[in-house]
Amino acid sequence: MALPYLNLREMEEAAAAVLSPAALAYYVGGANDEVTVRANRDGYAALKLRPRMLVDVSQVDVSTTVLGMPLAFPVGIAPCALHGLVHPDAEVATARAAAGMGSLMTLSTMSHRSLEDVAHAAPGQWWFQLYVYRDREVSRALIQRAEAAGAGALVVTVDTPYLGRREAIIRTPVHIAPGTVLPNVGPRRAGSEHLDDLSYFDSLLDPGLSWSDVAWLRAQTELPIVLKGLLTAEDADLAMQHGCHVWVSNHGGRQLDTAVTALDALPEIADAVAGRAEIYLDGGVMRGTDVLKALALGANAVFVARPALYGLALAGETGVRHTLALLREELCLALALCGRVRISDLGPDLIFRR
Ligand SMILES: Cc1cc2nc3c(=O)[nH]c(=O)nc-3n(C[C@H](O)[C@H](O)[C@H](O)COP(=O)(O)O)c2cc1C
Ligand SMILES: CCCCC(=O)C(=O)O
Repeated sequence: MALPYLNLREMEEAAAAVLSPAALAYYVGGANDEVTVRANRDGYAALKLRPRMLVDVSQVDVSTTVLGMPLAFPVGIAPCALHGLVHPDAEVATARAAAGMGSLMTLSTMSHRSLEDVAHAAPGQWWFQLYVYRDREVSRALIQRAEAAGAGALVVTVDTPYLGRREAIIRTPVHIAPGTVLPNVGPRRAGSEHLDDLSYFDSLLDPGLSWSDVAWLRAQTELPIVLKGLLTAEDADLAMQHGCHVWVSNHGGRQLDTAVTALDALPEIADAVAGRAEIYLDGGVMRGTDVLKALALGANAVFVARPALYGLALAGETGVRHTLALLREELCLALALCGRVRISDLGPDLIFRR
């Protein structure tokens, strides 16, 4: 099925028309005044490219690797809770789309489908995102399941000691249907039989999480660990000291409003990391040129969250494929128009500085 959307913005508009008000509030919304939600996108437009001419670009190659895993192009899907709010195949459809395109999905802890189902749908092409629970035994069991099922990495989200204040979902809360089982969420505590809304998840998260827990996590698994939500060179340094890779993100503006954007934080982090670990980035990526800019400034790959959910809402697996295909095609064209042939040609000289 060919979908009519020419770009991710058109997909976003179309999805807004089909999502329930609560799902829309949950997906689109950010924290407080949503300054950071807007800044994430605006930051890309503000960077200007320095294209080179008269380079033979009759063949471009956008393939790469992340943690040794081959990717057809340097774009993956960031972890998002609750894909089942918009499509019955939920994370299985998203994972299939990503794997089918030579990309990868990061499965959220807060998923409708089990990590084993996703492993079956996308063997070798998925990572597992971990929210560390107050109950470390539940977290330890999840890590063991993820490792046994063949996750390529453990992505530990570290910017969410508490959920940010998302006013759109305070006004229009997400209600999770009674009887819904979320297979990675662990046993319910007494008095929490109903997964009514997100406050239940919030209560599972451990605000006491600290670097000593990262050392504990590092000892629990052989999997590569990626810390998601870092925004400073200082924390990137600590991540490396703990044997971890770095995912630069402000959580799509959903946590700390007015936090620095991942794109702005990237240069200091790339300097601190200096090639000793891999660096990923998310937040506001909507165009192939956005991908190009993040890679030029030092990211090994970028991830998209909302655009994948819009694809899922519009057309299930086909819709997620459409999201990824648009980004891949735009990236190939942008690379060629910049006079670059492959991903390894990208560096800071691509970005104009006044
Ligand atoms: C609906 C929704 C659910 C999310 N759920 C998770 C999650 O479960 N775990 C996580 O680490 N990040 C989660 N995120 C954050 C994304 O992984 C990502 O950091 C952020 O959305 C930025 O990407 P985007 O601008 O492409 O949406 C979620 C984001 C959205 C929009
Ligand atoms: C407690 C669920 C959190 C999911 C999440 O990370 C988000 O909505 O941004």
